[in-house]
Amino acid sequence: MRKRNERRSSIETAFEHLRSTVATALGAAENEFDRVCSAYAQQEYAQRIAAAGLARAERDPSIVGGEPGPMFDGAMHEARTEREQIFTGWTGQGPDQLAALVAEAAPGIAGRPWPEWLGEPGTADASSRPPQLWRVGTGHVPGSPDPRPFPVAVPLLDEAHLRITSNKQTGDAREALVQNLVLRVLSHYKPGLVRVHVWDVAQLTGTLPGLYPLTNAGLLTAHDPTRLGEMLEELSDHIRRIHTSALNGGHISLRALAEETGQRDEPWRIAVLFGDGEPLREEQQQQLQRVARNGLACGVQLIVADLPMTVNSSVESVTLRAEEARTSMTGPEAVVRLDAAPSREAVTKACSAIATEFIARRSRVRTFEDLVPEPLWAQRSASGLQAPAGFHEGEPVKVTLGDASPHTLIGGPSGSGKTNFLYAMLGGMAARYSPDELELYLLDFKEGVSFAQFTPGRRDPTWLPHAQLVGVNVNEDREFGLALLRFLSTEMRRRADAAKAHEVTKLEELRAEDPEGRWPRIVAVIDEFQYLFAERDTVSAQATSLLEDVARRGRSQGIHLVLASQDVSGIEAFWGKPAIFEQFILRIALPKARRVLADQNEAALELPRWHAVINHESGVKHGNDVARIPDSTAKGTFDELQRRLWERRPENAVPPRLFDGSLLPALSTLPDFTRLSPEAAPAKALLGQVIDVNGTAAVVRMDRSPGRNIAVIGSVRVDAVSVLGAAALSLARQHRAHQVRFTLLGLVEEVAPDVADLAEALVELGHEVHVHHGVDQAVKVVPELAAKVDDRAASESADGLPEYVLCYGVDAAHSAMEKKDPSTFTSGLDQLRKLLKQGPEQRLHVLGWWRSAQRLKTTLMGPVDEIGAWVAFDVHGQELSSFAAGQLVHWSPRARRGLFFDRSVHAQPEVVLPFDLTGAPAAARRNADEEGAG
Ligand SMILES: Nc1ncnc2c1ncn2[C@@H]1O[C@H](COP(=O)(O)OP(=O)(O)OP(=O)(O)O)[C@@H](O)[C@H]1O
Repeated sequence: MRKRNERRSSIETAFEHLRSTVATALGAAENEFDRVCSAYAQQEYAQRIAAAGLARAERDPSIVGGEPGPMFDGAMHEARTEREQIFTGWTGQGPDQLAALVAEAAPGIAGRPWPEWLGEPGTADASSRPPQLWRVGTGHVPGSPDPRPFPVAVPLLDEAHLRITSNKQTGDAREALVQNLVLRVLSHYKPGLVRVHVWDVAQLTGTLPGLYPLTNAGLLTAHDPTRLGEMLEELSDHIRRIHTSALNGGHISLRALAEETGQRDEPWRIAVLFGDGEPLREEQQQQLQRVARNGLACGVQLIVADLPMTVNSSVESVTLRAEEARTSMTGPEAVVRLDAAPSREAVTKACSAIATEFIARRSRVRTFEDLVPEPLWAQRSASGLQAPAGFHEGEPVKVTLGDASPHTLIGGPSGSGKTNFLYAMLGGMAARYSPDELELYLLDFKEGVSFAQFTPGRRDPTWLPHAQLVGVNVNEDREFGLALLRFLSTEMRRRADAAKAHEVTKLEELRAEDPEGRWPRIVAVIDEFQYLFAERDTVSAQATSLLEDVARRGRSQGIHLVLASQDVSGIEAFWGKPAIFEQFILRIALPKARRVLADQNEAALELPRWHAVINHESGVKHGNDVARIPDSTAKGTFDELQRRLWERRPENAVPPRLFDGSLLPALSTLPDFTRLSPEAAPAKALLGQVIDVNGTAAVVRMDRSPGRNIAVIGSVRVDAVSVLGAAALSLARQHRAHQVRFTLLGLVEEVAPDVADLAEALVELGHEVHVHHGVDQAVKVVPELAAKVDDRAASESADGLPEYVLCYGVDAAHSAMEKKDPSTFTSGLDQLRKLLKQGPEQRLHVLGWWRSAQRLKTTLMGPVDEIGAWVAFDVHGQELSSFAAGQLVHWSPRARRGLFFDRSVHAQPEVVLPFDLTGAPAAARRNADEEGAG
């Protein structure tokens, strides 16, 4: 029994133990279950809080089904902790930082509340960088632990387009937003620098009514709802035009242009499109996308409301909901309260003020002074030249010479203002680019001296530092045009070689690779250039091929042609050679100009006086820019600018060379003459000046070799004595005193004073001079000289001094010299021929004047080799061919111009001007004295 009791007791104990163990386990499970339930409930709350937003849950816990208790509190606590973590960096400083950022990026009118500025027309220039942001309202982040407000702004002008999405309830807010933004921009800039286009699918007028006063001034255009295409076409045209004009120099955008050059005066165009949520037709959609894509670079800003479209350029968006807005700038979390709009009256008043100011600005007469920038010489010409030449509605209209429009053709009848236009254009450029950036070569084929003012004059000693060469009165000297084109062609090659050496192809790249090099752009102006092609002759032919070369290849080497003419229609070189004409992309037509613009473009016919059509698109209609050209030739205009530029000319600047066809070049000041000094071997005779860009002397080297004699052929005394005198004086300068001998034979009476003057000058230079007058003397002297040749040939001991025999009117002695000496059977002419033939090798040279080509032939009687060089004046080309190696010589004589040929250097004869010898003896003496003193 006892045993049984014991067993029972142990079983009961075991059960008890089991029961208690199970109870413990069950209790633990229940606790765990409760814990899991709580965690679950807290998670559930957390999820709902996350979905509804902590701020809302805090405001109204019932939204998330929240009941007071640890689970809800726990979830809220966790959400708050998490929020705090997320907002670290924002809390306490975020709103302030944003406010500071907006204050900086949206300065002044771009960011300040409208009561502070509305009604005051703006003052900012287009060239100043636009504000990066423009304020639209105030934002806050409802869910943040720091819900302080901050300003909200969007980027506009050059930065991004703006897309607005609204619904029926928010239509007014949409207009208010657009109006506020447009007003900010309009009021920031000087009136006129912002143009607004409005298109509303739903209404013709009534949209943005407060802005309507801008319409009369042309600052706002309301487009017909059915004509969106036209508006987009207008904007596209504008973009195209900006590319071919302002951006013609290779800049990618107006902003880049402004940053590099400090210049921007194209107005911005804000196009506002109000849609109704329906997409546009495919064609218009594409048009709009093109404008969106290319507009920002050209100052075209889109504000597109409720038009579904994909935009492939930078765009920000504002979405309007009942009371609030969201923007792409601030993200979906931030709520934006848009700024309130000013009253309709206030807007109307402000817009009237802008319009009035603009009309006043537009109608103010712009003068030459307005073409001149401050500061002067601030622009670089690496990518092109650009300057205003006139004004349209008070705003500058520019001309561009760059890679895209390398050359220009200017046309207009006599008196229409071509010269004035050139002054305006050159003034604008010379004021912007320093002489290291721009060089000018100016040639005027018109009778008159229109470019002479660029060179120092007696009354006005100033000159234009950019001008290298000025040619006036050259209508008779078409070769001067050739010389200029040849110079340009050579320069072009030099530049191309330099570019090649730097492994680049064009000037802009060369300048980048060789920043220390001096590579100015060259503008060559030829006024009345049709003269160059006036005859069907070799000059025209050569001019045509040179022009073709320069026009085609000058583009990339920074060489720009500006050709002006009163009648372009007759110029075969142009019409016969479209390849040349096509290079002249910039066309300037003055009133009534014919054929300068494209055939269908008759804008020039309707032009008022003192206006010009400036067209950078080869003259097609849509490239027309009409400008009024200010008077740029009156006193106090260009001359005043020239004085300012002259005063700041570089130290080493030299005045431009002036070639005046109505004057003869002065030997006394010619660098080739003043540079001559003794002991330069062989001595060189200067006979005249060739027609080239440098004003080089026509030179004959007096070597000790056969044929080194010089003939002057022609009947005119002044020309002959000039050539022989210049030759003698220049040779005299190259020998020390007593180291040369001159024999002067005056065979015709009329030269006696010239011979006497020359003799005196040579004596004063310390040289031995023998003067003989009359035929009788010649008959005696020539055989003596011939004998001297023999002596020198035979004997080493002869003095061997160089000796120049100047014989004036050789042919006058023909008959007297024909007589043969009965003892030797030789005549005076034979002796003369011997002198010519053998003299040069014995340093005896003849410089003779024959009064006709035929008479020279008579003297020589046979081969003409003894005359190695000649200058012919009033002699026709065909008479000269035997002296020019038998080739055809094209030459019609003209007053005071000679034809020069040196068989040792020339392929063809070239035109020379005889020298004016006034002052040359004195100059030679001065130099000799300096030598002596030295
Ligand atoms: N924009 C202007 N404003 C005022 N006067 C002007 C203007 N343009 C030209 N003139 C005046 O008109 C006259 C003729 O002008 P300009 O010499 O420039 O014409 P052009 O076409 O070069 O004529 P031509 O070929 O006969 O020389 C000049 O007296 C000039 O002062």
